[in-house]
Amino acid sequence: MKHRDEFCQARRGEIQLPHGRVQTPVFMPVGTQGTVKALSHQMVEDIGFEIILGNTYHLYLRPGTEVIADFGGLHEFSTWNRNILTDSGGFQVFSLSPFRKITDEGVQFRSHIDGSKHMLTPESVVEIQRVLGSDIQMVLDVCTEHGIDKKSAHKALTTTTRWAKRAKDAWQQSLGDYRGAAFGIVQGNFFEDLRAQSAQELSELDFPGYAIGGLSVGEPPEVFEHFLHYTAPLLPTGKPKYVMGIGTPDYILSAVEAGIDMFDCVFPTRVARNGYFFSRDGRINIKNERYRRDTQPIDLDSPISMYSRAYLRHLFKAGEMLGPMLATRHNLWFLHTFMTEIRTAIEENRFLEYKNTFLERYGRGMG
Ligand SMILES: CCCSCc1cc(N)cc2c(=O)[nH]c(N)nc12
Repeated sequence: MKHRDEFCQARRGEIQLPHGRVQTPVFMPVGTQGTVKALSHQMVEDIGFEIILGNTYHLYLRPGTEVIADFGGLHEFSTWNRNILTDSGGFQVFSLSPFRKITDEGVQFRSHIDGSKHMLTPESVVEIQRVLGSDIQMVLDVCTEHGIDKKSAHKALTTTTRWAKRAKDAWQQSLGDYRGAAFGIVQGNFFEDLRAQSAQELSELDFPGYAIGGLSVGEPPEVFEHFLHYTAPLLPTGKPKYVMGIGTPDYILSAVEAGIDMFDCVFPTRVARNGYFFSRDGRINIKNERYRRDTQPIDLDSPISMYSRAYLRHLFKAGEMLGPMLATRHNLWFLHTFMTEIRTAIEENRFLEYKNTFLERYGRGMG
């Protein structure tokens, strides 16, 4: 179902995956090491999430693919029985590994844990994600930073396309008992012609779904907005569209308007561990003195509404583990509720009204 306004591409959808259906647009919490930090999987399921993220790089290094294989995959190992999307590992190599080298074959790197040498290739990453049992696996790509030169961006794009072809073949050969989807990742940095080239080359490979990579890598908000809205319509319309690494209400609303179906980000859970609570009036830094004797909850509808802001502030000031646990539960509830409201607004053809009303209050807030 698509929103009527001529420029608005917001759409409702449903993705059928091996571990059940996923309603879209959807925000996907990140569970890097087989857990959404500070919450049990049961708590994440109780909030209502149908899919979470895992991370090939981290799980490959620790506990190791063979350990997870012993259990039959990440679902059985972690007891999460809904869908899992796993990132391919390339992005994490560039953001975590103290040494890495890109070759035609793949990416060589040293573990950030013990310095041991490793190599990820398009084929090995497909195999690792098959063993994990990923319901959606991301192919190995080369994500580049904001500000690099066009020649470097083009080299990364062409490597990404070559690797995507190899990954598609390996993924098709992996199918059997394993029924997970593989998504291509569009790169091209912040050059329109390179974005168009990457989208065209990957579209020809006919993946089940597509991600826009290389955004939310430190670029200014207006640059993010431009390249999100430039790239989104270049992706195949009839397949899921995923923007990697966004998880704030303003960015999500903009991406939904551009026709994006899926989002992920560590931001909501990471800031929760530092005492930042999402609210309809903006983000609340609970450590602020103004909440020291505040008897009100963060939000009357929140699953943590039985706790006052004063008590939550105390937990963070005292370094109590319960603080991050409650803040994470609240922020994920907030985002899940937010996405449910977005889906309903699209169904009722009032998404733009919802977006403007939400941002007017959220941006005006104290948070
Ligand atoms: C578990 C984390 C998933 S999203 C990580 C991520 C985040 C951002 N911002 C960009 C990219 C990208 O371009 N490629 C890949 N594989 N991943 C990216």
